[in-house]
Amino acid sequence: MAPTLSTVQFANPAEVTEFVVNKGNGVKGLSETGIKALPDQYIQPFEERLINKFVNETDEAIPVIDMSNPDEDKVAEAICDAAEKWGFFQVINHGVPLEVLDNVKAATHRFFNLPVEEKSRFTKENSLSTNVRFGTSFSPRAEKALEWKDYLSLFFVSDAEAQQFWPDICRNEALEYMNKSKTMVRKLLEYLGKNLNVKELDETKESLFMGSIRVNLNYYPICPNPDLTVGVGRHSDVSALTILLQDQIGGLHVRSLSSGNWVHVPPVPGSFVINIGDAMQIMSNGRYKSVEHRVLANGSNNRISVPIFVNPKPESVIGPLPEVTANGEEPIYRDVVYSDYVRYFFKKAHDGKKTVDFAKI
Ligand SMILES: COc1cc(/C=C/C(=O)SCCNC(=O)CCNC(=O)[C@H](O)C(C)(C)COP(=O)(O)OP(=O)(O)OC[C@H]2O[C@@H](n3cnc4c(N)ncnc43)[C@H](O)[C@@H]2OP(=O)(O)O)ccc1O
Ligand SMILES: O=C(O)CCC(=O)C(=O)O
Ligand SMILES: [Fe+2]
Repeated sequence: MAPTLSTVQFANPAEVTEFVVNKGNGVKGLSETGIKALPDQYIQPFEERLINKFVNETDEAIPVIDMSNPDEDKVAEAICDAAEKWGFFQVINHGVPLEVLDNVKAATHRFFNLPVEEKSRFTKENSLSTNVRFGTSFSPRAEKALEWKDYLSLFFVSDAEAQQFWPDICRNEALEYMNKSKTMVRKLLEYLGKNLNVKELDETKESLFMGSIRVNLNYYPICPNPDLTVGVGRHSDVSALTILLQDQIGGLHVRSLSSGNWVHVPPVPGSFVINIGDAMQIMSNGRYKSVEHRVLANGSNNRISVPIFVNPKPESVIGPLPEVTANGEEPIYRDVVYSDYVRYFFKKAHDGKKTVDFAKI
């Protein structure tokens, strides 16, 4: 059981950090103490909180694409068009069984409902594998203001590794979710590749586009002053492609490339939210866009989401694809080792689209 208000008192911000970050209670534990005011270290700078000013003032919406007939040309066209103009879209009738999605959502709730002693077995300090990490916020040691989110991050190496090290309570559901999504992921990458003159998803291209996979389980508990903080700050993903399952609560916002407005991504039952990541932006030489997005904190509901980050292999060298520059197009990115890129992303706080500067020429 989480400690309650009567048993937990915080004399100063350092005690909050100790409780949330170091003791592994997370913001879920903090929320469940019944805390009435947002601790100071979660208060975001004013400009990061101005989201409502630019939300819902337009009719803009990210495309929702029906994949019932995935071999129709118009499906491929809609996907590539959305990847260029929005960097984000939702897919419905994608072929991943709804039961698999329900199971991984239930498993996410089961994991975060574990007692702190159980979840803490998977913190960076305690985890028996570097590929399994339970944490809070994004990069607490680098952040001036913390984010109102806990997560479990599962980097897939092999079935045997997952059997040994992933938490029992969600392992099979997370693996099933990852495996059953692969056909859809391959289809999406085939479309995106063809439009870049990549003829087929052969072994080399598969390794570049989907050579490593990370599944995160995200938990955003009820927040006492949601207007003062964020669930996740402005960032783009460092993946090639992210596929995200969200529950019915809402709160994800995407920056429109055409207007600069923040546009809400409404939950569509049974759908996936798909977004282009930095690695794909780099490999497409900027044709496909990895777009800033953020998550609002919520004052009345707990929320979960389950992204699958589809990435190059850590040791891959990524840069504009030869198929893209063959026609004489100037590369705007240099070649970088993917794990160097990801390490750079993780060592700083969320900062919008700045990570991609690491690879700019
Ligand atoms: C968590 O909230 C997030 C996450 C995101 C993620 C968006 C993505 O697109 S994730 C996809 C990233 N790609 C991959 O994971 C594939 C390639 N992986 C690698 O190359 C390596 O595994 C590595 C990520 C580079 C880590 O390598 P290594 O140097 O061996 O490992 P560490 O020393 O443990 O990590 C370095 C540094 O990064 C921090 N970190 C590592 N993994 C995570 C993680 N899963 N979540 C959060 N932070 C992580 C770690 O804390 C280390 O820093 P220290 O200061 O602790 O030393 C988007 C938005 C979010 O809010
Ligand atoms: O929870 C969400 O809706 C988005 C989370 C996200 O952007 C991420 O984990 O990279
Ligand atoms: Fe993201």
